[in-house]
This record gives sequence, structure tokens and C-alpha cells, in this order.
Amino acid sequence: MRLIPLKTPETTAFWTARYIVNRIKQFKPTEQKPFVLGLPTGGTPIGTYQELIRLYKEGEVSFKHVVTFNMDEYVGLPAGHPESYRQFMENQLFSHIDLPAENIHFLNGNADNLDQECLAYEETISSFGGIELFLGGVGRDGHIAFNEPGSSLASRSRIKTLTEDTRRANARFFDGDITQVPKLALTIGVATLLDAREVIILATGADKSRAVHAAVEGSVNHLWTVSAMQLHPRSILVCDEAATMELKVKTLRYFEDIEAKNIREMSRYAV
Ligand SMILES: N[C@@H]1[C@@H](O)[C@H](O)[C@@H](COP(=O)(O)O)O[C@@H]1O
Repeated sequence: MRLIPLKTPETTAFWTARYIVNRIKQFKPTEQKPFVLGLPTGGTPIGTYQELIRLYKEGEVSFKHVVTFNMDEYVGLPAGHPESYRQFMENQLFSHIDLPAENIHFLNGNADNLDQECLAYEETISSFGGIELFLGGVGRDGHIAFNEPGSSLASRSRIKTLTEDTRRANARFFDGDITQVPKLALTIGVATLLDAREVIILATGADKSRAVHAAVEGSVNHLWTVSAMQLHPRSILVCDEAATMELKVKTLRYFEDIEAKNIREMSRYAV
């Protein structure tokens, strides 16, 4: 696992957006061979999305031959609800770039048969030959997508009950009212994430420092599903300074040393 320890949330966004753009360009996607990108919601990736939009507007990248799969969706929010993850993605990214509508994939939290919907999602991912790069965030209890503590590390897309902690954290998007936060969600599984050819997890802010410690220094553990990153041959955790606060000095120094070039390049952009 790589850990890129950067200074600020802005530099993590900057680094990650550039990394994604470089990957897309190296891949040289075509209509027949699109670049398959997994995407998260949450507050953390917003900066990365803004950078991706900027790079697109500057002509650095096109999303015409990119296919996206989002990680998760609430169950039961009406289509177009401002806090549905689909609407979030529309507002934060999709409506600003040239990604064709038919290339966008989401778990439908209003499907008649939710189990069937999850099975079909996994099949659609496979039909595209799997996900090239999966970007994710992390909950403060270490959950990835909605794989709450105790989720099987072999899990696939399915319905999950959200913990009180996650609902409380997400209440900030629902006027601070936890009763408005759905209790159920559809989510990709830990194994779905691990199947991607590359995984990048973003963690910013002191709130995420325990999750970062679990991911980097903890043992692989279903209570901190982010620790499953250790099982992936190509996983990258991108952190700001606050998110690394719970790491041992020795651990941090090690990663600062091996990522010195990346850190140096990004320090120019620190604000
Ligand atoms: N399902 C999402 C996760 O995918 C996200 O990583 C997490 C953290 O969100 P934030 O980035 O807002 O801290 O929130 C939700 O639970």
C-alpha cells in the first residue's frame, strides 16, 4: 500500500485529480475500450471533483470514453432528492464534464427488488471488464462505501443497515436532522472494491485519523473495513496532515521518505 502524506485537503485534491487524469490519458480510452472509474460521494472528494472539472475545462482530459460506477446509494430517497448520491454526483461533477449520461452507473435505491439490483450491478461491472480505478473516501469509523464495521471482507454489492454513527455524521447533509437520514443503503462490497485494478482512498481531517491508523498500522480487520486496502496489490491512501495524526512518527517518516518527490511537487500548491 502507498501512503501519500500531503499537507492540506487542497493538495490531496490536486494530487488525486492529476493522478486520475494521468491514468485516463495513459489508458487511451476509446468507445470500444472505455476507462472504467469507480466514484464516491461525501465531503472529502468534492475538492478532487472541482480539480477534475478544472482540468477538463482547460482541455487536459475528456470523459467521453469514461464509464463510471458509483459506490453506494441511499434506499428510498425519491429520484432527484437533493441528498441522493445520484443528485450529488450530478451537481458536483457530472453536469460539468463531457461524461455521456449513458456511461453513468448507479445502484438504484428505489428498485423493486433490491437484491436483484445489487446482483445486476455486479454483472454490469463485470460486463465492462471490471473497474480500472476505484476512488473512495472513508468514514470516521473506517467504513468504505457503506461497508460498516463488521462487514465481510468478501462482501459484494448488497443492502446494508447504516450505523447510528454514520447516520449522525451524514445528518449534516440533511439539515442536521438524523431522522431524515435513510436507515438503509445499497453499497458495493469490500470484495467489489478489491477487484478494481487500482484503489485510491482519500482521507482528510483529524476525524479520519483513527481510520488512517487502522488502515496503515492496524491488522486487516472487518471492524475497520478500510484495512482491506492492505490486501490490494495497488492501493493508495492520500492524506492531509490532520488525517495522519494517529500514525507513529516512524511510520509517517517512512512514507514521507519514499514519497518525497510527490510531497515536494505538491508543496508548491499548499495554501
Ligand atoms: N457512504 C459514504 C462514504 O462513501 C464516505 O466515504 C463517507 C465519508 O464521507 P465524508 O467524505 O463526507 O467524510 O460517508 C458516507 O458514509
